[in-house]
Amino acid sequence: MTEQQFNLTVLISGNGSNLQALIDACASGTLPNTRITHVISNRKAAYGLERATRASIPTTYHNLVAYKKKHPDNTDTARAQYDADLANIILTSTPRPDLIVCAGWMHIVTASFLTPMAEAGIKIINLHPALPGEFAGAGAIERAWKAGHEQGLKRTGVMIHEVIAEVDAGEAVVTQEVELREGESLEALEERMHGVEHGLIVEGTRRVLEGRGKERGSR
Ligand SMILES: Nc1nc2c(c(=O)[nH]1)N[C@@H](CN(C=O)c1ccc(C(=O)N[C@@H](CCC(=O)O)C(=O)O)cc1)CN2
Ligand SMILES: NCC(=O)N[C@@H]1O[C@H](COP(=O)([O-])[O-])[C@@H](O)[C@H]1O
Repeated sequence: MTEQQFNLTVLISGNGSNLQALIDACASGTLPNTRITHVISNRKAAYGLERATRASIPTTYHNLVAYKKKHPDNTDTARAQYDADLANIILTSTPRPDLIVCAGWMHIVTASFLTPMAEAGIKIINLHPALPGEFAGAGAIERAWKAGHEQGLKRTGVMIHEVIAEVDAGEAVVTQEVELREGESLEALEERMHGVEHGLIVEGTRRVLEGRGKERGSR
C-alpha cells in the first residue's frame, strides 16, 4: 500500500522560526510523509520567506497594502478582496494543500477566505501563544507576562487551534501550559514560549494530519 503524502501550505508574517520547526520536522520524519509545498507571507521582509527559499519551498508575498490603495474608502472591501484572492492563490496551486498552518500569520482572515477553504475541505490551524479563552489576539505573551506580574497569574501556555471567524476561539487541537516565574523578564518568557511553540506546532500538525489519514482510509 502506497504511503499517504500530505501537503502543507504555511502562512507567515515574520521570522519564521515556527515555519523552520515544520521544515525540520518534515525533513527528519517527525512529520512523516509530509512536505511544505507553499509558504505565503503578508509581509515582504518576513525572514521566513528566506527560510522557505533555502528549503526550496515556493513562496508568495501577498500584500494587503495594494488592496487598501484600491479601496481607500472601504477597508472591509479591501480585506474581503484580499482574502478572496488569498483563497484563490491556494486553491489554484498545485498540489493543493491538505492543511493550512498559520505560523505567526498576523492577519485576521474573514469569511471570504474561510468559506472557500471549508468548501474545499481544507482545514486551517493556528499557533497562538495562550491557552483557550485567554489573551486572544496580538501581543498575547506580553499580556500574560503583565498579568503574572500585576495580577499574580501563575501560568499561561500555547495552543494550536482550528481557525474560525472569531479570533483564537476555534477548537483546540493541542495545548501546553507554561508556568509564569516571579521576576522573570519578558524576553526570558518569550524565549521559553517560543521553545514550546516549536514543539507544539509540529504536534498539532501531526494530530490533524493523522485525522486526515484516517478520513482518507475510511473512504
Ligand atoms: N479569523 C481568524 N483569523 C485569524 C485567526 C483566527 O483565529 N481567526 N488567528 C490569527 C493569529 N492571531 C493570533 O493567533 C492573530 C493575528 C493577528 C491579529 C491582529 O490583530 N491582526 C491585525 C493586524 C496586526 C498587524 O498587522 O500587526 C489585523 O489583522 O487587523 C490578531 C490575532 C490569524 N488570523
Ligand atoms: N497571534 C499569533 C501570534 O502572536 N503568534 C506569535 O508570532 C510568533 C511568530 O514567530 P515566528 O515567525 O518566529 O514563527 C510566534 O512566536 C507567536 O508567539
